[in-house]
Amino acid sequence: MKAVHFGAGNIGRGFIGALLSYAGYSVTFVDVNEHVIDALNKRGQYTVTVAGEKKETFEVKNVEGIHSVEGESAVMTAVKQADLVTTAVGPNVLQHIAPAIAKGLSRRDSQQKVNVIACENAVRATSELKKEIFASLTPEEGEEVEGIAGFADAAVDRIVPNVQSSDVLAVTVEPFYEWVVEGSSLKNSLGVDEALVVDDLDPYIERKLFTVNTGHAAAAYAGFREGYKTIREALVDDEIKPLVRAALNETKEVLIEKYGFNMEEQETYIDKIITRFQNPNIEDLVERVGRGPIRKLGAHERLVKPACMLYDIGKHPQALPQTIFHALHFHVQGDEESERLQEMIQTNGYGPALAAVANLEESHPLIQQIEMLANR
Ligand SMILES: NC(=O)c1ccc[n+]([C@@H]2O[C@H](COP(=O)([O-])OP(=O)(O)OC[C@H]3O[C@@H](n4cnc5c(N)ncnc54)[C@H](O)[C@@H]3O)[C@@H](O)[C@H]2O)c1
Ligand SMILES: O=P(O)(O)OC[C@@H](O)[C@@H](O)[C@H](O)[C@H](O)CO
Repeated sequence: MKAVHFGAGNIGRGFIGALLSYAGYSVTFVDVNEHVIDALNKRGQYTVTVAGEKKETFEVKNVEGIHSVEGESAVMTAVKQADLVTTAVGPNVLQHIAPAIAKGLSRRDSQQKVNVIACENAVRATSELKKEIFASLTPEEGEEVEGIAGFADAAVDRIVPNVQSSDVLAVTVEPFYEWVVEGSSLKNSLGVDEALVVDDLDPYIERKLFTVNTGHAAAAYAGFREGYKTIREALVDDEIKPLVRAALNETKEVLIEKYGFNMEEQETYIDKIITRFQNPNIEDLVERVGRGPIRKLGAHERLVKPACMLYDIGKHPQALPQTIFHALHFHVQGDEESERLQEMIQTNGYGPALAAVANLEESHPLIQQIEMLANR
């Protein structure tokens, strides 16, 4: 079985690539980072460190790389021959890789089926990728591709921090992992025992995004403002850990209301996630977890969406708006979104800047609450 995976970064190497290789796939990584691609081709394998109570390492074998720009025709050939195409490049990059995937898919043998799965932190990222792919195809090509390619949405959960190492391929992961894939869209069997194949992804992806990622963001943005370097350090703070829990109690209400999750189960899920954030064997920087604040403050994202859902049912969230206000202070040199956000705030103020990135009217109660926090 052949897989092509776009994005040989943390989650690409540390989770999806490793899982696929273990399941028997040969994995071709496609990335813009030539150092990573050269190292993959030179060594054909890399080491993953699992940071549990005991550190364990294992080798991921049967891997190679293609540079996405220089190797454009090789990318097309790899996609043409693949049984599975996966991505972990970041939701905003999907539009840039879609044309290459489209070219490869449209040149396939019409009998040979393929699955395409975007493993990004976003609701229905594969569906977004599919739209971008089809925008590059003629109607005839689109019809052919529809017949052979299964576009399955997925939720992906494993904390994979940035590691400082002289080995460009080294990656450290937490022991926990979960890959949930919507089965109804698959065109053939995935062949990965560790994947949880479900009928309806919505409850899984929203529960993951609005618990793991909301809690993570709450710790990162409050931690950044207090000058902490890592998520674990932030969670030692007397005010930050209660804020994270309060934010997760607010999203818990939304999840129970929308999906009927059991209260106790959700509380156990929250406890487990906070324990994962505090893993003493992982050094996860607030800068990584807070990266891309404009994306994270989007209307369908981990902070604004659950807050708006609460207002919609007549509730008045406090911890989510507080976290959103912290997010509006996130400013890291080199994080282009954080720099752009600060410029918007300087020009227009907190409320209008949030209204613009979250696509809300300035009269929305969330914007009013942010204005109140700003004027305190
Ligand atoms: N790290 C985690 O803990 C984690 C966990 C779950 C989900 N995710 C999601 O996985 C995705 C990737 O996150 P990550 O942490 O691995 O980020 P990362 O920055 O470590 O990896 C992204 C990779 O994509 C590559 N890339 C960028 N543009 C590209 C292009 N045009 N073509 C090919 N490759 C390109 C980058 O060079 C990089 O190697 C994101 O959507 C993230 O939300 C991350
Ligand atoms: O990847 P992002 O930028 O959407 O979010 C940062 C972290 O919250 C995220 O990478 C988590 O580590 C991951 O989602 C855990 O499964």
